[in-house]
Amino acid sequence: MSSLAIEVSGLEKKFGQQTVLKGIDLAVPQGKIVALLGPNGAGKTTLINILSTLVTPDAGSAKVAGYDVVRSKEEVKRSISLTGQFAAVDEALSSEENLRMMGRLCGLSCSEARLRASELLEHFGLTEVARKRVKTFSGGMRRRLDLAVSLVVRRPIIFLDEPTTGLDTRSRRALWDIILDLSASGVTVFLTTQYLEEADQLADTIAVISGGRIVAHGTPTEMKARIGGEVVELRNAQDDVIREIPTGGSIAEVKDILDSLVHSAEEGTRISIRRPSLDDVFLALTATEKGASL
Ligand SMILES: Nc1ncnc2c1ncn2[C@@H]1O[C@H](COP(=O)(O)OP(=O)(O)OP(=O)(O)O)[C@@H](O)[C@H]1O
Repeated sequence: MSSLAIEVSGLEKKFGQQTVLKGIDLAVPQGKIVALLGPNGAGKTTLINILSTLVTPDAGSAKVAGYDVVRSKEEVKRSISLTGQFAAVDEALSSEENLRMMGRLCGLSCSEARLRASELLEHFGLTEVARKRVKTFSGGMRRRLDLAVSLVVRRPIIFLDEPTTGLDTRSRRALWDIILDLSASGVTVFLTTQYLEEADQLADTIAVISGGRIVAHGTPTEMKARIGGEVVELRNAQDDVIREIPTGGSIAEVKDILDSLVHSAEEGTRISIRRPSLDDVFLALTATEKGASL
């Protein structure tokens, strides 16, 4: 494998008259976590589907683990794990049975499959519920199982399509720990998310897709630096944010804003000055897309 786990160049995809991807360029080094952010319908799942060989691109090229996703589908499939938004596990079976079944499907012997299932149940905190039917699981337990099932066979690259959508904060954090562990063990993680905080916490780099193109790619810190300096935040007496004023970050500019607020702000208004957040970056980068929302 080259030092790049994923290499995408000029990738295009149309569905009927709709051009979803208009020339995607992206490079992901081995062992890193990259988060793909974009408004609903921006093409995140389409890109994951192309990289995991489920959808064929119309133009451009993509290599995963050094293999071309069109010409070397089997090699790509053997190099990746994929956990989709709606991963397939059999709800009538227990988590242990699902894991053992997947192990057997992936070519493990009976005893290897049993051993791998018990390792994964332990690692994902599911040992106590190993014999319960999956249909009785909470959303968090179910997501952990989805991820465990996709890791039965160890692969160097894992694609996670919105791995924590709909989970509560505790379950989300538990999954983050697992994803960080995977990365620490050398696995490359390519994930899509609707949660900017998730990208901020997990990702080595963030790529923002908008209008069919990658409009920005960099570390969370670089992304925040792109949109400039501190934001002056105004809160009312109930501590609700009532206004956010972006600044260039210079003392003079912040002073001018504060001076003007001395006269115009309502009684009881409090101010704070904060670094720009990824929300600010995301909104600035995708602002041109009418109707787009996270
Ligand atoms: N198989 C398909 N046939 C026709 N149109 C499709 C197909 N797959 C995706 N699309 C369209 O392509 C666009 C991008 O969809 P995609 O699911 O890749 O976006 P997304 O960024 O993952 O969105 P979300 O955040 O809502 O999951 C959408 O307008 C969708 O309707």
